[in-house]
Amino acid sequence: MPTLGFLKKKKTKEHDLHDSSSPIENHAGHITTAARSGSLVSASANTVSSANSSEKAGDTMMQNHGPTPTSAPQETLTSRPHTGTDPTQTDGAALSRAEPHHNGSENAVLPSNHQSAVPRSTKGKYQLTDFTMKRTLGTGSFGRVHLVQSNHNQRFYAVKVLKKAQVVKMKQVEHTNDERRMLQKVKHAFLVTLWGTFQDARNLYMVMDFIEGGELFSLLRKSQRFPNPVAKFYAAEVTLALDYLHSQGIIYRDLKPENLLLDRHGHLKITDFGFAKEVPDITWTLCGTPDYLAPEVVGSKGYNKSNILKGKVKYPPYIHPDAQNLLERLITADLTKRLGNLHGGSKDVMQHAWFSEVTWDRLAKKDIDAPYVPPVQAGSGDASQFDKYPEETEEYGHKGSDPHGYLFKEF
Ligand SMILES: Nc1ncnc2c1ncn2[C@@H]1O[C@H](COP(=O)(O)OP(=O)(O)OP(=O)(O)O)[C@@H](O)[C@H]1O
Repeated sequence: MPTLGFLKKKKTKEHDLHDSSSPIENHAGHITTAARSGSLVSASANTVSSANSSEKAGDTMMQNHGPTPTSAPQETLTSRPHTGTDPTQTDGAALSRAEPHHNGSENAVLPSNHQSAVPRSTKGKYQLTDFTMKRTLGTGSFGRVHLVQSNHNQRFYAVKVLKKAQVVKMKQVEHTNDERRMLQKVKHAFLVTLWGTFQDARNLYMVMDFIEGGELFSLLRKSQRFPNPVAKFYAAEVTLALDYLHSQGIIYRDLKPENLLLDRHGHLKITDFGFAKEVPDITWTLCGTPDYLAPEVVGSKGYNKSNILKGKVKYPPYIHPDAQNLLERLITADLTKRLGNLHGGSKDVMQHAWFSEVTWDRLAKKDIDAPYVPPVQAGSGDASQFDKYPEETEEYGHKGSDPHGYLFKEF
C-alpha cells in the first residue's frame, strides 16, 4: 500500500546548507585573479585537460576538507563584488544602501545564499536608457542576450531581449511570463540573478548579472571531456541548484551545458528559465505501490518521447563506474525507481557513491575551489569567453503600436 506521508513536496536539507553561508551580503570583498593563483586549479590554460595533473587537482579539490584550504575561501565567500549591485545604483550607494532610488520598496542588495522563499523584488522599472548595449553574448530561439553597461554605475550586466512577436508566434507567452516570475523569485549561489525587466513596443528585456566565464558548453567543447573529478564538481553544483529549485516547487527542465555558465571564479550559474515550471504540489517522492496516482504520472505519459523511454544509453569505457551508476539511476524512465524521486529525495543523489567525497556544505558556500578559473578580466565587461554572433540589426526602444503588450503585463 502506498504511504501518503512522503507524497508531500520534500523540504530538503538545503536550509542547513545555505543558512550557514550568507556569503554575498558583504559587498566589500574583492577578488583579484592574482588572489586565485594559489587555487588548486592546475589547468590555467583555456581547457580542463584530462591530463593526470588535472585529475589529481580535481581529487584534491573535492577532498578539500581542511579548515584552511589553500585557495583563500574567505575571498570566495565574499565574492560577487560587482554582481550584487542593482544596475541603477551608483557604485557608492550600491555598497551601503538597501533601497534603490526608483522604488522605495525594493531590496537592492543581493540576498544571501539562504533558501528563503521571500522573493527578491526586482520590479524596478528599468528602461533602455539605463544601459548601453554592447555585443551579443548568446542567441536563443526567441531572442538574444546582450552584454550591457549600466549608465548609472558603469558595471556590466546581461540583458536578454525577446521579440514579442516571435514569442507569440512560437506560443511561448506563458513560458516567458513564467520565466520572469520564477527568475525573480529564486535566489541561490548557483542561479543567475534577475534584477528586473522592462519592455518596449516590440521587445521584452530581462536584466541579469553578467556571468563572465562563458558557457560550460564551450569549456567542454574545448576540453572534449572532463576528468572525473571535474565532472563531479560541476555535477555537484548543479545538484545543489536543482535541489534548491525543487524545494521551491520549480522544475527546471532544460538542463544542458549551454545553460550552465561559469562565473569569474569558475563556479556554475544556471541561466535560462524558459522551460522551467512551477509545480507547487509536485510529488517528489514516490515509492511503494502508486495506487492513487494518475496513470499519466505513473507512466510519465505527459512527456511523449517514447524513444527516451525506450532508448538505450551507451556509456563510453572511460566513464567512472560510479558516475555511470548515478546516471543510470537518474535517467531511469520508471519514476518509481528513479533516484531523486524516491523516499530519500535529493538526499539519495547527494549520498550516491560518486559524490562520496563531496563536502556539500562547503560546496554550497563556494568554499571548494573550482577546477578551472576562466581567464577573464573581472568586472571589465570582458566577454572573451563567449562565442561571437552576428549582431542585431533592428534597433531597440521602439515606441508606437504594441499589439502584444497586453500579454506581458508583468514585464
Ligand atoms: N546572465 C548571463 N550572462 C552571460 N551570458 C548569458 C547570460 N544569460 C544567458 N547568456 C548567454 O546567452 C545564451 C542564450 O541565453 P538563453 O539560453 O537564456 O536564451 P534562450 O533564447 O532562452 O535560449 P534557448 O533557445 O537555448 O532556450 C546562453 O546560452 C548564454 O551563452
